[in-house]
Amino acid sequence: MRVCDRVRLSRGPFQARPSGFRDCDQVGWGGRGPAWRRDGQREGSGCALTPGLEGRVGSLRPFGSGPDDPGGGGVAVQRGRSPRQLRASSEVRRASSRSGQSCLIQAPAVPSAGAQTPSPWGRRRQSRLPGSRIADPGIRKKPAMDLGDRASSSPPPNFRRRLHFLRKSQGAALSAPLVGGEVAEPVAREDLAADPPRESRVEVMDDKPGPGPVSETSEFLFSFGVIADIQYADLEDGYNFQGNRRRYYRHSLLHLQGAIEHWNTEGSPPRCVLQLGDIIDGYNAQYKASEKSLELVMNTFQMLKVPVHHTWGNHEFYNFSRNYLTNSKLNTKFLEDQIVHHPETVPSENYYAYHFVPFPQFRFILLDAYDLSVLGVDQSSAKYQQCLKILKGHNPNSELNSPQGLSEPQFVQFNGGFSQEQLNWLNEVLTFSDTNQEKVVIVSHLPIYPEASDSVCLAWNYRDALAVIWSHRCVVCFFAGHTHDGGYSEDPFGVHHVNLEGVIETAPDSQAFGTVYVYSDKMMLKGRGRVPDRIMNYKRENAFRC
Ligand SMILES: Nc1ccn([C@@H]2O[C@H](COP(=O)(O)OP(=O)(O)OC[C@H](O)CO)[C@@H](O)[C@H]2O)c(=O)n1
Repeated sequence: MRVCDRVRLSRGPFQARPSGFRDCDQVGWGGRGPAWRRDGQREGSGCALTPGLEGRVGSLRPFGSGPDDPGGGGVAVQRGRSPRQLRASSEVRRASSRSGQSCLIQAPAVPSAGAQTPSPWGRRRQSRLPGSRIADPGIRKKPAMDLGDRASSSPPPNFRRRLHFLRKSQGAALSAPLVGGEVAEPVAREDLAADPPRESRVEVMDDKPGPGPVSETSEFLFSFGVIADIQYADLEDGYNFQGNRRRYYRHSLLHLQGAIEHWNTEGSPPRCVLQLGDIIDGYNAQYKASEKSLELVMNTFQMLKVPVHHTWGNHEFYNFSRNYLTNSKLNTKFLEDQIVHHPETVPSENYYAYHFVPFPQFRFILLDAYDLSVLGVDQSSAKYQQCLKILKGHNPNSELNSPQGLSEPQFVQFNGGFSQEQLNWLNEVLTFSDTNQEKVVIVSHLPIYPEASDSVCLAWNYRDALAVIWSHRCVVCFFAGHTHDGGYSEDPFGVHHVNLEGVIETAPDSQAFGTVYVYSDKMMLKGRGRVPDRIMNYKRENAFRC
């Protein structure tokens, strides 16, 4: 076997963005997964990807479903792509080598979510805490619902929960340092509400260091709002499962109102707002308040003067079935933009995903991270059985919400994954965007990049989503929620991963939302309250130089 042009980065710490990719037909990565040889065989272990599906990228068997697939993790892409796909995509994906032989390249290893150390998630609270007595300036006072194990007026032990990305000891682990995270330089203060950062101006932020001057060549184009994990419930304050983060169930609606008022009064209104999922808390279901709470939050969103795109998270499925959501106001697929003469870019009805163009040459893609999930699915359905098999294949715990002892801690019941069908569709849309030199923003409830998250709060098959995204040059950033603590990292291909701080765990005297100002050469997230500012430059071209 001859393996040519391999950039092997998977067995050691990440050192630098790879360069010199040449003549290759495959992109894969390390992690614990295998590399592809040119004879189509894998070396290494744990790959979930299947080569050779015509016209498909990143074709995979469901995790652990194949006889030779221990469900370990690493993924490789992508044999058998159509000529059109190959033409339209970046140089790194050219089909044939100069020598006429296909050859292998291995992209930067994906940081693994796996942890060899015990997970703090294993800590269950031992005792039930007393009911809350905290006065909340929320919508109204009402006897609290019984929050059971999670409600408390007593502050929990103040231990840190923030899970850092944990390195694996056996080769998989790479731990790419945070290459991005360009938190802006401190500058003077000024309220941006009246006017976005314009070119050639020293801009100032209202509540934290801002992104600083915008260059002469940087042209402001448009903006959009982002908000995550509102998780409203008409409940007294409580705590998260670990008992270390306070949850402000009622106040979350006031936070939303504040965000909407802000967006409505921006001098240059945002084109749209992206709601990143978990709009109401699962406790609503327990108290049969799901519809009422959703109505209250949706009525609040009615005040917004621009369109809102709703993503679905785990708490949507605690409250509603997928069928209900499809027919609800949380389905904003009617806002999609279709691409004429490109039927391959039309999403299937089997998942909740679509794309739209808020501004010429900028395409936004909303993904369904619970496309593969045991949540919201009829337990008698084949899909439920399939998803349960995947989950149990990676999580032997009797409590499927517990990541205790898992090498892939993201395989918990409150996470989900992307079907191959959805990933194929994503690949088609990104292929179109590459061809048409569009910039792409992707949103999903679940994060997909471990460096920007903790090791648990990731999509089951986050590697597969990354494989597709990394095989295109058009993606600028990926917005997600779910983690509540927030996070950011720029991956080795220059994609900015932003996990937004959750509204639900934001104290009444703070805020948690942001506005992204889009320029000709960058996007600038102006965070409010505990959401940090970020500068996200477009620099993907460099990552694909062959
Ligand atoms: N180890 C765990 C963790 C959670 N659960 C249960 O799973 C459900 C979802 O948990 P919850 O914390 O409410 O989920 P969020 O989406 O709000 O937050 C995600 C991350 O936690 C943020 O850091 C719920 O029923 C929990 O009780 C569990 O059983 N075991």
